[in-house]
Amino acid sequence: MARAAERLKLVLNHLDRPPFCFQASSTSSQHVGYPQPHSFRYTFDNDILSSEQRLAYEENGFIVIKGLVAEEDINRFREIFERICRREVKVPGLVVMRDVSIVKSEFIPEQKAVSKLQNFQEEPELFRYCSLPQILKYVECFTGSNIMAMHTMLINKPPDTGKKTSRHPMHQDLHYFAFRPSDRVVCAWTAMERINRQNGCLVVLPGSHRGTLKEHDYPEWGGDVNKMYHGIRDYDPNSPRVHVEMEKGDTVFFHPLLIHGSGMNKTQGFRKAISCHYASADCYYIDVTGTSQENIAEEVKGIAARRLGADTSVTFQDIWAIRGRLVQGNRTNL
Ligand SMILES: CCCC(=O)SCCNC(=O)CCNC(=O)[C@H](O)C(C)(C)COP(=O)(O)OP(=O)(O)OC[C@H]1O[C@@H](n2cnc3c(N)ncnc32)[C@H](O)[C@@H]1OP(=O)(O)O
Ligand SMILES: Nc1ncnc2c1ncn2[C@@H]1O[C@H](COP(=O)(O)OP(=O)(O)OP(=O)(O)O)[C@@H](O)[C@H]1O
Ligand SMILES: O=C(O)CCC(=O)C(=O)O
Ligand SMILES: [Fe+2]
Ligand SMILES: [Mg+2]
Repeated sequence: MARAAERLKLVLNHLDRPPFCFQASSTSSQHVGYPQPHSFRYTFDNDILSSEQRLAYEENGFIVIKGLVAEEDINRFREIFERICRREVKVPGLVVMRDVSIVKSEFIPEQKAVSKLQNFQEEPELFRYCSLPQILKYVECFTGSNIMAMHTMLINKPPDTGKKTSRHPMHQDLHYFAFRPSDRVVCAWTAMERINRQNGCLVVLPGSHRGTLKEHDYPEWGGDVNKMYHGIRDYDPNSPRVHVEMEKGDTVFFHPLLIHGSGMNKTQGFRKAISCHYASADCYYIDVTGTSQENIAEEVKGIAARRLGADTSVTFQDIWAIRGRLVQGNRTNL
């Protein structure tokens, strides 16, 4: 392992900092000119990622593929989202979340009240996103060929009401997950419109995926914070960060230890993105008792108990096993 890391370092030293963004059309034919290391930690070679792209992910923990999802598909996701907001469609298991700043107000029309849909695995049109072949081709580079869709979201970041509650604190998604190993987990997050600093793009700390899972809790922002929006405890606001601005259809793939968040939405529009967290079906569940994840596990179990009735025998692992759906290969373990 140490020798593999040495070799990778040698290779990286030959390169300038790998770029973050790539065209959807770029293929492994662009290998030319880069030394081939003997082993990579975070990626597999399935002839989709070029060496340059693999090195970029190994070093930064994320990679943006431009133009990966067609406009027509995004428009279809948007239509079904609006129908769900109008309550024309009922979806089993779906969580419809409202921004904390408006949760107590009564007269807000539905589509302007929804800040996030979570767990849309039972809605065929939205779940189509998770099975798009061009997304799975990339996902396979990180997970291998048996692929589970574990967690689905459509984020509709509302215009900030002035209380800065539209921000998402800096966090690592692994904090929420009861499965490992983390290197076989990846998030695909697709911009459903142009997303920039004004409407609250993703903000990432490149290379932070090479660290460990940090302690998370509610940020002390001196106001309301959305339910379960935990942030890392020792966040240093001076860490070098990158604002990931994206066009409609661009897709970022990122590691679950990558520290990321998103800024305030200073526009009047609802900033939309759709995402899925994938894991290798060969991953295994872990018991988070006694770890830094115990706080989120307790919150999640509390909400599940309220929904399902007080069946306290449901574990954090069970909740993940119920949500997960096979999208490629065999359901070997998860
Ligand atoms: C990689 C993964 C990363 C992440 O997943 S990060 C973010 C994860 N966030 C979540 O998973 C949030 C999931 N949201 C939910 O489960 C629900 O929206 C939530 C918060 C339970 C509300 O469910 P509803 O069905 O709307 O229930 P309700 O209207 O009866 O409200 C129940 C109590 O919750 C409160 N609430 C609702 N939305 C909130 C919000 N955004 N922030 C803070 N508190 C909120 C609401 O005021 C109510 O409180 P109370 O019981 O009246 O004291
Ligand atoms: N003190 C803090 N603790 C944790 N996370 C923070 C803190 N301050 C900002 N963040 C997070 O940093 C990221 C960027 O937020 P911020 O509101 O600064 O947006 P921005 O995109 O830099 O916009 P602006 O141009 O207004 O600075 C978000 O994820 C935000 O939640
Ligand atoms: O603002 C966003 O879209 C990012 C949300 C996010 O990182 C999360 O829900 O885990
Ligand atoms: Fe996240
Ligand atoms: Mg800022």
